Amino acid sequence: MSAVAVDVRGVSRVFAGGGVGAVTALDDVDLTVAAGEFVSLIGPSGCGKSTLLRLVADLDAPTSGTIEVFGRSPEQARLAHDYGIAFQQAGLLPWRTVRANVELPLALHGTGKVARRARAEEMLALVGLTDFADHFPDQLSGGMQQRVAIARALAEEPSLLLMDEPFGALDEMTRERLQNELVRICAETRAAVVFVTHSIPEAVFLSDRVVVMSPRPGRIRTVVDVGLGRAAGREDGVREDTAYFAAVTAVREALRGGALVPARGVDVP
Ligand SMILES: Nc1ncnc2c1ncn2[C@@H]1O[C@H](COP(=O)(O)OP(=O)(O)OP(=O)(O)O)[C@@H](O)[C@H]1O
Repeated sequence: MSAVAVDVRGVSRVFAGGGVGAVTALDDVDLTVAAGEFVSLIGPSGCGKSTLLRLVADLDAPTSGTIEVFGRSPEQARLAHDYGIAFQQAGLLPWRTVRANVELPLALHGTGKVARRARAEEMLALVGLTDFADHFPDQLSGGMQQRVAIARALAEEPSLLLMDEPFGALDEMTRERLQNELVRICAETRAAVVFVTHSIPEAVFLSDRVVVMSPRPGRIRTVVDVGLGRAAGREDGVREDTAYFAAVTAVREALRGGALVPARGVDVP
């Protein structure tokens, strides 16, 4: 499999305005995410973070430019189940048990009953919800529902996870706990992650690199190399490190408006 998980080249997305003027959501964006790498997208509201993620997920198409996911088109990657998706609303089916929610993508893609049951058990153990397999989503807390959504996204062993503010609605303590779990899960599965967030500390703690976007039209302003060692396997104590605070400051300053740095040529580790 390609060593590059996501390759975005010269991508623009212009939405026709429907009488109120066209909106350039993304303008000439280049981004490369290596296999196994954790990259966060951060930037002011409306700068095109979700649009970029949706393009990678084949939920939308660029106006110009190209996107490859493990060397294939986003559509081919979707059909090959190369990636899993977890968005802010957990998106669980309320009439299905936790286990049945996790099994759903496997069932849709024809995995047999025994194999998908085994896989769901494995994923629920990974996110610490074995005891809640027979519960229904509305019997779980918001954080637990998020963990189910992550288990579901991981069920097909994707090499890439696309996450759009998955922890946005959670309290700070739950959020930090889920961040720790996500780091552990990434270390175990070696999945690459593209993660949209509004939280600078969250982006820094989770990521190998933080991509800072400029206000509309969305461009990549700069890419901050977090410099805390590999993101996968990072310990909670990193949050106390001087290097962690330095990276938080670097991202904050970039958000406040440094010079635009072209993303082309960003290194793939
Ligand atoms: N389907 C659409 N039709 C028209 N305009 C759209 C559509 N989707 C997004 N946009 C516009 O594109 C721009 C970028 O939106 P996007 O949702 O990608 O931003 P974002 O950075 O994810 O914002 P937020 O942080 O608030 O979630 C916005 O101006 C938005 O109004």
